[in-house]
This record gives sequence, C-alpha cells and structure tokens, in this order.
Amino acid sequence: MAGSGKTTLMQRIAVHIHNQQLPSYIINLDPAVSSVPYGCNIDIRDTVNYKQVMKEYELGPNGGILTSLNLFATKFDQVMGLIEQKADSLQHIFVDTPGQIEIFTWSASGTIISDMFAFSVPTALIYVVDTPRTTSPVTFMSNMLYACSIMYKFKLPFILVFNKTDVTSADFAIDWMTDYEKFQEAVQDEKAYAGTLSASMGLVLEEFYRNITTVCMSAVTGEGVEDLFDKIARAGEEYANVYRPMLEAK
Ligand SMILES: Nc1nc2c(ncn2[C@@H]2O[C@H](COP(=O)(O)OP(=O)(O)OP(=O)(O)O)[C@@H](O)[C@H]2O)c(=O)[nH]1
Repeated sequence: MAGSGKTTLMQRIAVHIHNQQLPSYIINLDPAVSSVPYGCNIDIRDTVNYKQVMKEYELGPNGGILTSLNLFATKFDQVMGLIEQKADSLQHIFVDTPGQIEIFTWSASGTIISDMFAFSVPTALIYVVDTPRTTSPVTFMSNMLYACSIMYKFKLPFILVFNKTDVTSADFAIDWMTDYEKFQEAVQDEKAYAGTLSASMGLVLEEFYRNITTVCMSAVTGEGVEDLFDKIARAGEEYANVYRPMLEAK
C-alpha cells in the first residue's frame, strides 16, 4: 500500500545484500519515482519517460504510470534475457513495484511481468504492511483482504511483512492471525456493519493466515531483515516444491 515503506525496505535490502555480499539484481518498475535511494541495475525510467508519456497520450498521473508500465512490458523480454544470462551467478533479484500498487496488481502488464519471472526463476511476492496504521481491527481486516486477493491472483509464494515495528510492535497482528478469539474481542468495540463484517471475515481468512509467511521488521533500523532473508529462502523451496509443478502443468 502507498507509504507502507516499500522503497525504504528496498533500501534496507540493498544495504543487506551489500554487507552480506550476496550477488543480486535490483529492478525499479516505478516510472514516477523522482529518485531511487538505492543503486538499481535496471530502471524503468531509463527506458520510459513518464512525464513525456503523460503529455504525448494526454493522460493523468495514474494513466501515465500504467501506460509507461505497458510500454516497458513490451520490452520485458530483453530484461528477462539479461537476467537469464546472469541467473547462475545471482542469488536474488528484487523488483520494486509502482507506488500505486493496483497499477501493478490489476494490470495486464503487471501480470505479464510477474508471469515472465515466475516461469523463469523462483519467484515470491512480498506484501508490505504499515503496522502502526493497521492497529484498528477494521483497517487490519481490509489490509488482509487486499493481501489475500493479491495472493490468489498471482498464485505465488507470499511473504507478509509487518513493517515499521520500531514504532508499533506487530504482536497484536500476529495474535489476531493466530487466535480468532482475540480478533473477535478486538472487533467487539467496532460499531455496526463494519464490525460484524470484520468478525465474519476473520473466520474466512483463517485458511489464508495458515498458509502465509510473516516477517515483523523495521526497514529503518534493519531489525528483522535476517528473518526476511530466511523466509525468502523458504519461499524459494516452496516455489520449487509446490508452485513450479503447478506452473508446469499450466
Ligand atoms: N519508523 C519507520 N518509518 C518507516 C519505516 N519504513 C518506512 N518508513 C517511513 O515511511 C514513509 C514512507 O516510506 P516509503 O519507503 O517512501 O514508502 P513506499 O511504500 O515506497 O511509498 P510509495 O512508493 O509512495 O507508495 C517514509 O517517511 C519512511 O521514512 C520503518 O520501518 N520505520
């Protein structure tokens, strides 16, 4: 979600791979970002000029981002060619998505790009949650429903990162995900429809909670980043054992 800390997390990841000397590639897919605060190997902005696209096609900001991503997707086979050449020497490839997440998750180009990765290399999704802004049970539920919809759309291993834990601990969220009674208690104070709906949704999401991997961390302090890398390694195994056979069958 916007402002959850995706760019700061990428910055933290860049520091970690540098310190641990993990040969990796970083790709920026956000055409509208004014500056990228980490060194990236491939940057959409080197190929597509977002402001020019807006002007040329007479688009607003979201249309401009979407069209830039579509234009880049038409050349993505070249990016994949480069990655496949390097794949044996790379441990990780990290891809930062546009700030307006739905432009990636619900667009044809987002699907094309993620499919290209998923068919070539072990791929996982990292969904970043702004923990301090998710302490209300109704907001938490909205965020989880969104995460759930993205997971089922992409059908890839999924890592839920509770970010900004230097400000607010994510214990409440882990409690709500593992103990339905605790979520029920929290949602009791919510008035009317939203509260009742959240309570029933909590039950529906139990299966989702059981199947996802969570990481509690702070992109700013770096606390929890080792856990993130452990979970990424596990997502790689999950991809090989569960998702790759599904993709091959498809
Ligand atoms: N305290 C704290 N602040 C954080 C953390 N991660 C990000 N922030 C702050 O949250 C704000 C948004 O962070 P960004 O990294 O720009 O978030 P983003 O998801 O990339 O934002 P968009 O691309 O605009 O959607 C900035 O002020 C960051 O400094 C964290 O772990 N702890």
